[in-house]
Amino acid sequence: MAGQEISKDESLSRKGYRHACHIMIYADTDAKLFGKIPIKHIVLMQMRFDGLLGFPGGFVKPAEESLEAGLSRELWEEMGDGNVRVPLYCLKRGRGLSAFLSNSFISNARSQLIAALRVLGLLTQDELDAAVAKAEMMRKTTAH
Ligand SMILES: O=c1[nH]cnc2c1ncn2[C@H]1C[C@H](O)[C@@H](COP(=O)(O)OP(=O)(O)O)O1
Repeated sequence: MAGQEISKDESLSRKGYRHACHIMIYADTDAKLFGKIPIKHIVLMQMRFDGLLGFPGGFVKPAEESLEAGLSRELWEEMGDGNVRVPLYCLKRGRGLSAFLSNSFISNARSQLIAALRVLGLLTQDELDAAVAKAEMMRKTTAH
């Protein structure tokens, strides 16, 4: 069912599905954009072959390998390809995180990113709400 979160065990017990693992790699930083805007955290995503943004990873084979081994194999194949740093700051006219969130993402990668930023405490709920609201406005004004 769309939008429903299930446990790892339940997902593995369901028949007839393929399984994919993706990872969000991030680190804290003291670096500043233009020497003045704190970057705070470096969060990596990827610009995929199909022009959509997503996390590094891919399909795994739980019958043949652990999820970690499958994810590791995918990372060896993919890392370095199309790495994109997620801007967590907000600049004038919505540039930064809002502009980033107004891009197109694969599957539920956009909501995974927003949830991860909240759960890991990299941004506050208020900061996320403001960025998401601005991104929605930007998407509407650029939609055809
Ligand atoms: O970042 C993601 N978050 C959630 N689902 C994703 C993400 N990236 C891809 N996907 C979905 C789309 C596909 O159905 C599968 C596997 O995609 P992909 O990463 O392209 O895997 P392969 O390289 O083809 O193994 O997961």
